[in-house]
Amino acid sequence: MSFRNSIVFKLNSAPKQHDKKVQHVQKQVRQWADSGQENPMCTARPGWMNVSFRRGLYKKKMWNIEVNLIDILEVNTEKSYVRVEPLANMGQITRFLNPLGWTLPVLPELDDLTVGGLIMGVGIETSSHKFGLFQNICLSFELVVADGSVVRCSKTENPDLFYAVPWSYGTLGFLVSAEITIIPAKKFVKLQYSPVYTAEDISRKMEEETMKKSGNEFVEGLVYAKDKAVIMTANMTDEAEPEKINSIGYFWKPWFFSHVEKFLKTGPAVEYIPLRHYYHRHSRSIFWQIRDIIPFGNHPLFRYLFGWSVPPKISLLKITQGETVKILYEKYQIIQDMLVPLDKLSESLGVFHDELKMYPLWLCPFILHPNPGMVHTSGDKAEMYMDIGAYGRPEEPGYEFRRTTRKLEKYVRSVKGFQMLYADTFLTYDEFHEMFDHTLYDKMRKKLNCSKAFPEVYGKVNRKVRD
Ligand SMILES: NC(=O)C1=CN([C@@H]2O[C@H](COP(=O)(O)OP(=O)(O)OC[C@H]3O[C@@H](n4cnc5c(N)ncnc54)[C@H](OP(=O)(O)O)[C@@H]3O)[C@@H](O)[C@H]2O)C=CC1
Ligand SMILES: CC(C)=CCC[C@@H](C)[C@H]1CC[C@H]2C3=C(CC[C@]12C)[C@@]1(C)CC[C@H](O)C[C@@H]1CC3
Repeated sequence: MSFRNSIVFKLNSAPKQHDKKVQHVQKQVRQWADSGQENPMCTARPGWMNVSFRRGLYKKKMWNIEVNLIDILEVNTEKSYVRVEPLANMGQITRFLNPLGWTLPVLPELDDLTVGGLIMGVGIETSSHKFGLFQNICLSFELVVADGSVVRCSKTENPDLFYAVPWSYGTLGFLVSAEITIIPAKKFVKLQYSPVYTAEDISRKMEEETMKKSGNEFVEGLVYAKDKAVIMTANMTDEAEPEKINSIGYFWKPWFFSHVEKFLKTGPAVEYIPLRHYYHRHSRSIFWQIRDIIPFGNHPLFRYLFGWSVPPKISLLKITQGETVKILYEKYQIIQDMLVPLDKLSESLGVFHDELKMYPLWLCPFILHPNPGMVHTSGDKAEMYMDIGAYGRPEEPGYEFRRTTRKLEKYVRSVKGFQMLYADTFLTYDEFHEMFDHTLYDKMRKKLNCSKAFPEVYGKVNRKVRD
């Protein structure tokens, strides 16, 4: 099944009864148009139509909707993959695929994250303990390389390039398309919130749920204090108990991390979350960063009146932050994701507590494979790792941006962990090479003559070199 680049719907025209899919998309599009929310997949232009009614003639508003599918090149349900352009973002993909009954096995949670950024950098989500990182669900890439030619790579075709691409941050070529595995989607996730109240229980429960033989489809932890966390496990389902359905994604709903914190007081609970609402649960509050941007944003009055305007576009915040905001962010904030072996979780949480005293922390387990490339296990077996995400204002009095980041980096290296490179890194050239295996990357840089066209990855991501 493949799609044209765009479909134009006239929403007041009678839906074609035979085409359930078109009807479904029509219904969704009508809801988006009526909600007045921005939708990157479609442009809605209001028009007026004369309608004759018993009392006379009146004009009825109708929508001409153009659904833009330009970033999604092909959906192949027989072979279970979707072929996309790198600018397709997660919000577009779920909006498009989920109503068709399909989804990506790993769906990073912020709407604006792009396929290109997640492949060239790294992508992770709460299903990563099962499916691995975003790169692990990719089947092939097409790149424009240094000599201007287009090269396709997969596990069987140019495999060296295929394995060298993730974590290369655009320094081997420009990604122009990717084929990504899709799996069947269900309507809801059944989400179990389990509060825990001791430091030992946080790591014990996280490890237990991650490694469970019966298998949770999604596992996530939000740590609210040294000894308090809510561990969330979830599975997709088509059946839901109606009184337990919670559509957390609506703009008037409380921020997700605040909603979850409530369960520390009320105890364990189960909710059914519509699938797309679950995927993008951290989008509206940008995890918890929105607290520092709009401190009163979770007040019900603000949510009901202005919630629709949140979140501001991250890309807009990035380009509009002036030098002063940047300096203030550096002085008072830390944004880091550190990937550590699962069996070091308890120790790592202790280190994060000593260095930052900052909560919530995000916990997201993932399976790391021994395949070639920049990031892999040290042995020949897959190993379970944990992403510890720290986004916010540390309260540790001794916190100092550079010194503390260096300490965390040192600890992470000591446990054979990795630092996500979208964040500031202060690793020296040697430390960087110790953390990230450059064997295949260097080979591909040489083979593809990259040095004349692209900087080295260290130069591109490292703070000291960039400044
Ligand atoms: N849950 C998760 O996994 C989350 C992940 N992130 C991080 O955010 C990043 C994704 O954000 P996003 O805004 O989408 O990406 P960015 O635009 O920040 O791009 C990330 C990197 O990928 C490179 N890149 C992007 N597209 C291409 C392409 N088509 N060809 C070659 N290189 C490319 C960029 O190069 P250049 O700078 O030259 O454009 C940049 O180095 C990821 O790296 C990820 O680690 C953030 C939040 C959540
Ligand atoms: C889940 C994973 C792996 C990472 C999540 C990281 C995000 C929380 C951050 C990635 C880029 C960050 C930026 C900001 C907030 C936190 C992130 C979205 C800002 C919007 C904060 C306000 C500044 O003025 C601009 C920042 C841009 C980057």
